[in-house]
Amino acid sequence: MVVPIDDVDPWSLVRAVPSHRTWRAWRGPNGDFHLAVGHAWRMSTNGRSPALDLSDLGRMLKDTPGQIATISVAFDPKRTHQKDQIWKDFAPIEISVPEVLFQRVGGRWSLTIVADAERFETVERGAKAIHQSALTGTVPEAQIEGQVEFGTYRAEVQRALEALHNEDVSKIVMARKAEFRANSEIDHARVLRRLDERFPNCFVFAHRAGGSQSGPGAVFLGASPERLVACDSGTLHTEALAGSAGVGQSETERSELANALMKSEKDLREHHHVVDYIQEILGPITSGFELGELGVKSLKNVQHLHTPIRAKLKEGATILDAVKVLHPTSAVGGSPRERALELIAEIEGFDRGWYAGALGWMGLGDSTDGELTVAIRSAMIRKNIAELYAGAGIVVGSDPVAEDQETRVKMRALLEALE
Ligand SMILES: C=C(O[C@H]1C=CC=C(C(=O)O)[C@@H]1O)C(=O)O
Repeated sequence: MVVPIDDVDPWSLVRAVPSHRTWRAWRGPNGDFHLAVGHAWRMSTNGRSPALDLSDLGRMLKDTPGQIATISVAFDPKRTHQKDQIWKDFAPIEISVPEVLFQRVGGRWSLTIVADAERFETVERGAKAIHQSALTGTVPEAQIEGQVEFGTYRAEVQRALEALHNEDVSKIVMARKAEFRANSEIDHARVLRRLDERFPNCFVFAHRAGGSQSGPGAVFLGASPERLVACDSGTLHTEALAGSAGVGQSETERSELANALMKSEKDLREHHHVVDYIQEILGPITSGFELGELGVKSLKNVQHLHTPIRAKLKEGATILDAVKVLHPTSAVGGSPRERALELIAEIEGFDRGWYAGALGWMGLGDSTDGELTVAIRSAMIRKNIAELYAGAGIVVGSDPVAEDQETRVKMRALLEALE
């Protein structure tokens, strides 16, 4: 059942979901928003069961009732969830058709409910209560204070550089984790509202898992500039995003840094690795590969080299086929992919979990559309603690001090939204 509903503030809606329920929220750069609550249908791996085949699932899901399915794939589903308890409620792969779906598409709000006859009334009542409470509720503005602990990074970059010299790898993306400890509980809706305002051209995403009657579960959230893939009436859109620079103190400095980035040999080399890799990997499922113009994607705190890419999805292929081949891209893993993933697991002292994973949605029924982001610039929030993640592409010539700085700058976006 799909019904139009009154316009509502998306983050008040997120805040109004009862604390024992799981939800997934998404705001795309085009302004479309969805909040998916609960599961009418769910498929997930727990890390021990054999990997789900995304291609098979894509085809199976076509006949499932509902508007969309939400998709969540950890950075490295085969290896994740071994070191950190923090990811225990976030399955390495999860695909879900929500029981309740609030959507704002092209500025119009609607509510979709997928439930069998027995549950329908209860679910509908719950959905209307969320909407009603959001219409009258507010998201708090109060600032919070806290301390951040960045942890080590330069030694890990050094180890990656040694591997680049000694082995047959040309790029490894090294990530770090920082801990922000606030003096009071962190309000996820407030953080999301701030990310939404500060990063209009990014994907803002959040997922709450593992809630129970005794308290809410952790929330994984972020604002990512990177689109993994979008499908729009059979056309596949993706992009290469790698190679970074700061923004300086003024508009002039911002454009000087962007110009220098367009000429930086190290950054161009890193960027071209990503472009080549995407072209090679998309071959079997697409035709008519087209590279857009290389440019700079300029965000509030950082700028990146950016190349848009377009291709035609071959007959019968779905967005999940594209996720299967593209993820994890060399902008977050490295190249060659498998060896880079092994080295990341060896060198980084933590589980990436869903950081740098693939998060998004796909249309059901006749729709072949969908979109996923690469979940970078993200954090896991539980009570008053936020674990923040950021990484940088390491290639021959990378400087550990500069990479340390770059990852701190990337984390600033979230820190500013948290405080
Ligand atoms: C891995 C991250 O960024 C990637 C995306 C864009 C630019 C990157 C870079 O310049 O290193 C990274 O490859 C991150 O932000 O955690």
